[in-house]
Amino acid sequence: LATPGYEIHLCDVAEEALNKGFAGIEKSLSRFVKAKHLTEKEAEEVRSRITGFTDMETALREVDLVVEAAPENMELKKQIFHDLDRFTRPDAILATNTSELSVTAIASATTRPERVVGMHWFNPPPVMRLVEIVRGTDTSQETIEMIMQVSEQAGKETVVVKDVQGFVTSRAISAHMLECMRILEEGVASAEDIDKAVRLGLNYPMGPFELADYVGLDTMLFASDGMVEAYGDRFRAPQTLRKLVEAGHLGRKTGKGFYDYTKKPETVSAKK
Ligand SMILES: CCCCCCC[C@H](O)CC(=O)SCCNC(=O)CCNC(=O)[C@H](O)C(C)(C)COP(=O)([O-])OP(=O)([O-])OC[C@H]1O[C@@H](n2cnc3c(N)ncnc32)[C@H](O)[C@@H]1OP(=O)([O-])[O-]
Ligand SMILES: NC(=O)c1ccc[n+]([C@@H]2O[C@H](COP(=O)([O-])OP(=O)(O)OC[C@H]3O[C@@H](n4cnc5c(N)ncnc54)[C@H](O)[C@@H]3O)[C@@H](O)[C@H]2O)c1
Repeated sequence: LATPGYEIHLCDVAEEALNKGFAGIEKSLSRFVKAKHLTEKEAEEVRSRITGFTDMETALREVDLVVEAAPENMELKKQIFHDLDRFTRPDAILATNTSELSVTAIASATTRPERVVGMHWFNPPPVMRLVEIVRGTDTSQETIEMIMQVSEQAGKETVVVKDVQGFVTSRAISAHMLECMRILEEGVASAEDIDKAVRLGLNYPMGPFELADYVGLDTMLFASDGMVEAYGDRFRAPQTLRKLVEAGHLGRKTGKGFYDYTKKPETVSAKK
């Protein structure tokens, strides 16, 4: 959102987490410069529009739009939205990047449910073309249109969907990824070969295990647990996923998940 010209307040709980966020932004900007999508001067202007904060109250003063992207946990999101409601101007729009939780339930923690909306981005957000906009029970049409406009300014296409658990995209991708984990557990093929089969045979840009490590296994597990509540066993997380999370192997962000990223890059994925 800094690229099309918005002034961004990036807020996280601690300096270390904030620095990780800035490092991610830096990596993306340098890829855009290398690919000549941005000049070095434009990248510098983007950087200058992003200010980091660890104090939420200060960060939120005078903002028009908040996009919350904290871990996928309803109690945490409700607590954050309660604070967003207290610290922002009454006319500010409060969006959540939740992958599958009820936007309506998150909105219930505020006094302005008509200004609460799902703004679901995809990883990597600077590249992926969609923003899935989720209309909660009380979300106003004005709020939906504001999010459509902002998304389009960021070069994204949009779809507006109903507030059901998992919306469109998380239901669809979970069904695929969880089934591939069951295929692995049945010993039908290795993770490398399932990834290769899905990439080359089905033409997905990433295989399910590469993608799971990229998304983050904790986020996947939170999402699948949430969807079990709504849809039952078809979204139940296979033990393989649960054990990796219990062991703290969360994918790329911790260096290990279905693959080991501490090894030489060519042994990390089946990508050829
Ligand atoms: C069980 C419950 C599960 C629920 C899960 C929840 C999920 C969640 O809510 C939603 C999701 O995100 S779902 C997940 C949704 N996500 C997916 O499904 C992702 C699937 N994967 C993909 O679409 C592709 O593999 C990528 C686009 C990641 C890389 O593309 P590739 O062709 O394999 O490799 P390439 O050639 O290296 O890169 C191509 C171009 O992209 C550029 N670039 C890359 N990263 C960048 C960054 N961070 N910044 C800037 N730029 C970046 C790169 O520079 C290059 O630009 P150029 O101008 O052409 O030189
Ligand atoms: N990972 C993905 O590919 C992806 C894609 C789309 C949507 N999402 C959604 O985005 C959200 C974040 O997912 P993630 O995978 O990036 O999680 P993550 O755990 O990797 O990152 C969460 C961030 O939130 C910060 N945080 C924790 N508590 C906070 C608080 N109280 N206030 C502010 N920040 C806080 C953490 O320090 C961390 O930087 C989830 O709702 C997830 O479902 C994730």
